[in-house]
Amino acid sequence: MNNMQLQQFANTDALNAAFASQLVTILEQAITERGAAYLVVSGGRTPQALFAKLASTPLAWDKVTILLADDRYLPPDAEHSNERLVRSTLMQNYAASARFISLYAPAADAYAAVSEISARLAGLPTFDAVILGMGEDGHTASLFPCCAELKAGMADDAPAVLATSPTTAPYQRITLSKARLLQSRQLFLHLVGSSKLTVLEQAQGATDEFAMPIRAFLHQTAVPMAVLYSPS
Ligand SMILES: O=C1O[C@H](COP(=O)(O)O)[C@@H](O)[C@H](O)[C@H]1O
Repeated sequence: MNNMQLQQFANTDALNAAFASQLVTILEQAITERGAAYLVVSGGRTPQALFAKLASTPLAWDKVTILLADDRYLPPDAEHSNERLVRSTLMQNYAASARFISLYAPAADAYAAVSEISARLAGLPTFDAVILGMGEDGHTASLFPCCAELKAGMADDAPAVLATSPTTAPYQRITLSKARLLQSRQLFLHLVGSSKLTVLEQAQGATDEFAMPIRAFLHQTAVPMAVLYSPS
């Protein structure tokens, strides 16, 4: 048994409208109840149109803190930086006043940057919403099946932040651990494309979370999880 709910949409316009509405409801409720809201987003191609939709939505964005579930260890102006994507698509228009916590710090490599980045996240409360993506190998955030750091990143007592080096994807990564991502009130998994639905079905059909790290989120029961999917 898990508490995963699948929401299917005809296309990304319908998905993004519904998704933005659900997120805004959660963020408004957090601001009303606690005076601030904490939103964790993922990078990659999938969320780009959602980010534009959110940016055009009125909200007390100055009370919202945004951070990434993971990033490539690249300067924030690099083409493949998730931070660059978030700053140029999500933190625009109404959302320009949101606070952003970067997962980048200049250092010799991602491993050497972890302590400075961890300090930025220390003391953050439970996240109000975490939006995960999923790769076709079942990775989520930068918890890749292939990376040597996977066991550490999936441990219940893992630190909030760690560096990983996937062998099947470019760049060293900075990622939140499974344990820190699960410290949230609501999880979302954002999937576009029929191949991602096939991967979701594979993930649901077995339990080895080291083979497909997304399983750790799909099969847990502590945090409600909504999967929002559209074929294109
Ligand atoms: O490497 C990554 O990939 C996943 C999925 O990306 P997409 O382009 O297929 O949407 C993403 O969730 C993660 O943040 C990113 O670092």
